[in-house]
Amino acid sequence: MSVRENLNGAALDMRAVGKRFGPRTVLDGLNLHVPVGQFIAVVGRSGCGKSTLLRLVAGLDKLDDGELNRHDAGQVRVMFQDARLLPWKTVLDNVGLGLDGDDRQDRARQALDEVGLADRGHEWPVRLSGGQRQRVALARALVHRPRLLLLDEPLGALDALTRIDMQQLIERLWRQYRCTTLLVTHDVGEAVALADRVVLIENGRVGLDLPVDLPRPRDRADPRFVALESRVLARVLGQDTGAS
Ligand SMILES: Nc1ncnc2c1ncn2[C@@H]1O[C@H](COP(=O)(O)OP(=O)(O)OP(=O)(O)O)[C@@H](O)[C@H]1O
Repeated sequence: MSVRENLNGAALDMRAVGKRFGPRTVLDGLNLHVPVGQFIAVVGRSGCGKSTLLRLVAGLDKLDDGELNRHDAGQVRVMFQDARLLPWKTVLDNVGLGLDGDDRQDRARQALDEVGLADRGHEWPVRLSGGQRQRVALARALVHRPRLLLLDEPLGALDALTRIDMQQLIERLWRQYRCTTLLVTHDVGEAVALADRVVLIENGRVGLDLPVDLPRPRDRADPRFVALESRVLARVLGQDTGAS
């Protein structure tokens, strides 16, 4: 088992990765290769190991078997379902956390502007809505210009309309920065709307790896969108008949 930083052009390369918690095998022989700049959505049944996969990639947990190649930890940023902002720091200081240099305030301000919160930098996080807090968390991740962005169900706690706004924001910023992105989501529609590839985790490995070759921004009413969404959903629910 090893984590290395020799990527040969890929952003992430996982080979025969295994992960156990005590007697429970969560990931078993998982292979995943992600070219630089791709947007991958990771879906699957609750408990299938999506967050475990992300934690391994983030370096927050250790693999038991196999090999994982990725950028060094400083070039990887993670965003979770809860924004995890420091309540005793202003919004701007939360975004600027960990930045060095005289221009750190300017960079934090620019990042806040990019997520549509230029005028809220002086506020305490508690004064923001859940959606706004997630925008701040996104700004805090992007201000470092990561090469790999890991999103663990970042929109899971938001209402449907805020969620769609945030999906549009994530897509816009991804198109702007082209930073390789892994999004864990329960929402198959969200996966098909945002990702270049939808990867389904099943029995500890990649059970389905489906390219989404549709123009952006995606039209959810497009019959090709609906067909892809149904196909993934059927597979998640274990009802795939094998027909494509
Ligand atoms: N630190 C841990 N110790 C023990 N078991 C763990 C630990 N982390 C995860 N697990 C177990 O590993 C399995 C996969 O968990 P994981 O959180 O990766 O699933 P998931 O697909 O992200 O689930 P969900 O969609 O419900 O968030 C679960 O059975 C979980 O209980």
